[in-house]
Amino acid sequence: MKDEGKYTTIHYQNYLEIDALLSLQKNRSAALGENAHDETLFIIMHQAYELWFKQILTELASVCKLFREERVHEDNMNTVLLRLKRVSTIIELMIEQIKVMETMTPLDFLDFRDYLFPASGFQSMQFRMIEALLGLREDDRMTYHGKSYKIAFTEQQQQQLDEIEKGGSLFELVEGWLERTPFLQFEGFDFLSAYRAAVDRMVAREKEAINKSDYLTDRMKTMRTKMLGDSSTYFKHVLSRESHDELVGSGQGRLSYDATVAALLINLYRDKPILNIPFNLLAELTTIDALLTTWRYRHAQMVMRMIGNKIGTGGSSGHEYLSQTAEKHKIFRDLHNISSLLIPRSELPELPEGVARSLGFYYSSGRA
Ligand code: HEM
Ligand SMILES: N[C@@H](CC(=O)c1ccccc1NC=O)C(=O)O
Repeated sequence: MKDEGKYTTIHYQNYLEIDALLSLQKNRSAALGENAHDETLFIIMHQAYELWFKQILTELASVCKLFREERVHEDNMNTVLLRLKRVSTIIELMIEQIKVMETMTPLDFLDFRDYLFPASGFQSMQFRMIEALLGLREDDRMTYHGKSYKIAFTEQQQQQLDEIEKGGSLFELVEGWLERTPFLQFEGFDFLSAYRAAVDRMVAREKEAINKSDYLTDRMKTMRTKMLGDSSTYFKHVLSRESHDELVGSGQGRLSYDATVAALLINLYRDKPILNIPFNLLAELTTIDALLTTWRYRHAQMVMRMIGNKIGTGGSSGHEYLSQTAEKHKIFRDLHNISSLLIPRSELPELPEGVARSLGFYYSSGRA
């Protein structure tokens, strides 16, 4: 029978291939000159990161696959959420792990740095795959001496990255899912008109608060009122498809109009039971983005501590390049921007009863 061997005994050492694993730390300093004590730490740190990258990629690939299976779509959402939570927990650990790297002093790093040239983190394929799978596109990246970041990789690896960038990243899958959300069509309820009125009420109240202030001078009041904006300034993009599309066309946004309105609705009405999971999903994506940004900053900060303003072994400007990637390589910026479109609960347009009922739990709808 095929199952017979299923429960044969196995030893820890064999199951986890410990011998193979522990044979992989080979100090170049020892091979080419004098062994540098801290190089072992340097190698283990990177190998541990690559293992976590592998786990993150496993989770992201499975999440993308679940998003593509339209038939059982909604049933998959909880699994998607749990796996994305796992990704953010791993990134939290990756951030913490930088501390261990920082137990190496800059002088100790110099004992073996020369042996590393011209290798660098630029050449981590798994890191690039994580970025691409989340949705970072070539055009959104910092340029590397005017050349593509892909030049660090073999032709086959470049094709792999091209494939991901062509479509099917998590960003695009989430965008498609948002566009298909059924509650975009509220029967007989014009959400956007009600929202516009609510925005104007909110802004009017904020203006009143500014003008009534005992602490602000008249000049400050005028300035703040001007800066405040209203439904004819930055809110106007979500109120008009044309205006939103112009913004996207000029590269100031990426998420489609329908997806943006859906994300706004999910955030505003997140307490309706049916929207709980969609809300948590969007929140998790912004968490992953923020954590990855924090990792980039922490890495850049560590680089400043280790090599100051020296150029990197990979040929970049080093710290300067890395700190710029932290701001530029954000992926779910549009989801963070939803916060600037929110209005207080007290201003929230009331949903017609039929809509409110269909967003509640089935068993509380009176139909059970
Ligand atoms: C002493 C410790 C480290 C130093 C001084 C350092 C330095 C640098 C520098 C200068 C760069 C820019 C590329 C270049 O010109 O060389 C870079 C990129 C990178 N490093 Fe490190 N690094 C360190 C540790 C790590 C660790 C532990 C990881 C974990 C995998 C890592 C991952 C990366 C990645 C993924 C990039 C590419 C970032 C991007 O292009 O967005 N580095 N590193
Ligand atoms: N780029 C670093 C060297 C370095 O950190 C590194 C070298 C080889 C393999 C991985 C590395 N880690 C991250 O960039 C430097 O310029 O010192």
